[in-house]
Amino acid sequence: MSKFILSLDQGTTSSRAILFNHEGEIVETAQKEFEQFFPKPGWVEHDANEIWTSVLSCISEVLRKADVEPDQVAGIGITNQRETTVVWDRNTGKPIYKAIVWQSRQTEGICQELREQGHNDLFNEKTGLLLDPYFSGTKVKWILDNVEGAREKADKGELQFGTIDTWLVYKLSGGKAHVTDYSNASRTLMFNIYDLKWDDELLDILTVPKSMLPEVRQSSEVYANTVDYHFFGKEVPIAGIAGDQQAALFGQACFDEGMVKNTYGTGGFLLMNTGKEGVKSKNGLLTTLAWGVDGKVEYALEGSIFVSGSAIQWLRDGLEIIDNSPQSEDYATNVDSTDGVYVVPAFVGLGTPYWDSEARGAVFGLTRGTTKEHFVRATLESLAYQSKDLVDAMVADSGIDVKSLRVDGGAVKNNFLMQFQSDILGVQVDRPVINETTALGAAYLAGLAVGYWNDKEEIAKQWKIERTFKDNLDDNKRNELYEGWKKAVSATRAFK
Ligand SMILES: Nc1ncnc2c1ncn2[C@@H]1O[C@H](COP(=O)(O)OP(=O)(O)O)[C@@H](O)[C@H]1O
Ligand SMILES: O=P(O)(O)OC[C@H](O)CO
Repeated sequence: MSKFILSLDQGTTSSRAILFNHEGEIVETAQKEFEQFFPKPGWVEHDANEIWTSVLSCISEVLRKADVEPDQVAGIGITNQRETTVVWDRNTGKPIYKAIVWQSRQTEGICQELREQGHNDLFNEKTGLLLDPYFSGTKVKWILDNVEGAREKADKGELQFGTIDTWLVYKLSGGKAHVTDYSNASRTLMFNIYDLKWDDELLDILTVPKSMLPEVRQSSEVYANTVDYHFFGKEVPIAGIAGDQQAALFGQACFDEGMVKNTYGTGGFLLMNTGKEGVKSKNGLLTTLAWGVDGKVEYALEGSIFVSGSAIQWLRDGLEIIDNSPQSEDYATNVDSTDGVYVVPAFVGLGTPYWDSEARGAVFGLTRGTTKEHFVRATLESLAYQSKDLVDAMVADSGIDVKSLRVDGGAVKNNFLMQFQSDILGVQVDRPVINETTALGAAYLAGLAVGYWNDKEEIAKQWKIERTFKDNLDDNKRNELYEGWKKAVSATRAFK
């Protein structure tokens, strides 16, 4: 009887369940979108119960479509949108507020206050992060401060906090397990990435009781079994957890120091494996835990872009100037250039390297001759310019030259974008056969824990290139274009 690994990829805009076989190939997938709530400008929330039901429906759909019995699932890997914060009642298991999404800016006031009190360096030294609303810590504080009765309940030990991985394991295990892994814990602003412990001093500053926090475990081990009714009478081991960007680094087999992957999903994320050492950034990158495997943790340097593929969603759903995402490529290739147009999609501020919460989106260089082709092309190019900002910061911090970029995420299907990325970086872009590297990474982590795969060497052999994009632009043109982008970003930031 063939066995498979089931990977659950809980992303910002949709949940996916993917079955992988022993060759690391996709056997079947199921995907479900869920509602995005924007209660105030800059705020983004999800319904944690809807996330859970979307995951459950993907599980049953993928098993049904693949005609796979639950006892053919050797293990489950979970990967998730990171930082998104859920707080629920320990006794009822019910969330006490919506999930506050990583993109949400509602804790800017709290962050500003903490920065004014001079706490930024302390948080940065211990967590590798910055006092920005992006991370979970101030989101937990916001819920405790703003939801009626929450603070009292938390003080009595009646509330539990979790990122989405924690929430899903809690639900899958019937409320038995309250756990997370190193990669997710390292995104909370509450976890000391060098001591590998929740940090009392930071918790004190954030006024978050330790009793709310999950147990932090490795990224590859059996945490719990599913309760049988979700799997039609079969318990399955939940054996891998990693935040989606770290999972993608694993799925891209970036196991050696200096290896880099870049993801173009809702947001954009460039990660470099820095091995056993956490490299401290001078250029606005984050130091983060890549994973804990075989009793050891490894670190990564990360650049985070808040709006990447979601800028293309905005063209489709907000401006309605394209009917679907692939059409953006047709428009972009209908013109030779943007004719000097730059779009800076700072819809929820700017992340690495600017960390400017207050910036908002802008468009420059419009003329009477500007067409929607120019506009769409400029929006696509902004994904590549933002990635160039990250690569430059990465090279400056690590001293390691990026020779090729392993890419993944929804927008890498766009050949124009991939070619422009290579052109503007002057670096080769490698698109792998399996684009679902996030889900694959979580599958690998789970598979390693249950003996489905033996070791990382076996996994590294499965990574294969589907297409390589080589740069085809002279240095002068490249510099001129990038200078224009930098001017556009400065002007965007000046407009407040
Ligand atoms: N052909 C395309 N060209 C440009 N962007 C695309 C294309 N196809 C999908 N996208 C973008 O990719 C994003 C989805 O990527 P995905 O990795 O599935 O996201 P997430 O995991 O963040 O939910 C969407 O924002 C969408 O606009
Ligand atoms: O849902 P994604 O793929 O855009 O990823 C979100 C990130 O994990 C946020 O840090």
